[in-house]
Amino acid sequence: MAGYLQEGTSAVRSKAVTVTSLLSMRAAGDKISMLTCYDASFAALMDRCGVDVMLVGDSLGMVCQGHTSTLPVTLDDIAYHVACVARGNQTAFLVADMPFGTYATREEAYRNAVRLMQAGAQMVKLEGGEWLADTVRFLTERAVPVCAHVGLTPQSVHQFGGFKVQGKSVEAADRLKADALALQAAGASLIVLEAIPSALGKETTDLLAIPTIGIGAGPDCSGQVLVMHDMLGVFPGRKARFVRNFMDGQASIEGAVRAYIAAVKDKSFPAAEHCF
Ligand SMILES: Nc1nc(=O)c2c([nH]1)NC[C@@H]1CN(c3ccc(C(=O)N[C@@H](CCC(=O)O)C(=O)O)cc3)CN21
Ligand SMILES: CC(C)C(=O)C(=O)O
Ligand SMILES: [Mg+2]
Repeated sequence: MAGYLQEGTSAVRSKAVTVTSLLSMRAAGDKISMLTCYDASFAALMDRCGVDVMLVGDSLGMVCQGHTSTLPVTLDDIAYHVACVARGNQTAFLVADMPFGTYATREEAYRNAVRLMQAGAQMVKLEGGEWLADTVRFLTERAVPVCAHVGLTPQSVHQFGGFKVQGKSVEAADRLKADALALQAAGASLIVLEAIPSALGKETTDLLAIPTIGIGAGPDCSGQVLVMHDMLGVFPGRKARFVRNFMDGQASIEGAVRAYIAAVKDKSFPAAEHCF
């Protein structure tokens, strides 16, 4: 797994993060730190800082490619960035987003997930609720670990009418909890909760046995994720409420990444101002 970028660096971890160690972290109450990552140099940096999970997110369509949504991102795009990140990473757990339109059927999902796993991903992430359960089972039965993603699922932006907070009504909250349970039962081993009320983030986390990773889902999730460009303050677009610029008070990118990890671990991030 080690690549040429590791020369002269010292890792904070001797053992690689796995799906098993993430489950142990949840059980122990140790918060999981996750960041998006899109290239080898940032992967090497995040790895030596001790980020637990790196996500090659389809947010790359917005932060790298300049699109206004994640919909134009292709499987080739994600596979390319996964290969780049995998070369720079040594010990973090590597998750890849399945792009819009690449998991409409379970067979198509499996074929496309295989490409991302062969590019170096250790898990794939899919957006959706109970309707995806058959697909999640099909993938996990075939040794493709799955991260589910519910709440504000950005690939549904045109169905939602914008990037809007989800799960606000009692019915929507009940629906989201039922979705999360169905996805866990189908074999998902991680789940991202995006832009939902903090109380729903806590209730969903308490209902599940698998770790929950929040982004605008309150402080009670098992871990937190942010888009790298947001936490470094370099994304020029509108800032979501859940974003904190960790470059504030730091002299280097490495300092900002270490500050983010520390704030997730000591539970000072997210604060009330980042929550819904
Ligand atoms: N740079 C970046 N950061 C992200 O977190 C991100 C991306 N890009 N691209 C893909 C999606 C899009 N995301 C977004 C984008 C905007 C909001 C946002 O502005 N939300 C409003 C909520 C509006 C409401 O009240 O319903 C907010 O105030 O935070 C949320 C998530 C999350 N993902
Ligand atoms: C924000 C995270 C969860 C994501 O899906 C992405 O970066 O694409
Ligand atoms: Mg995504």
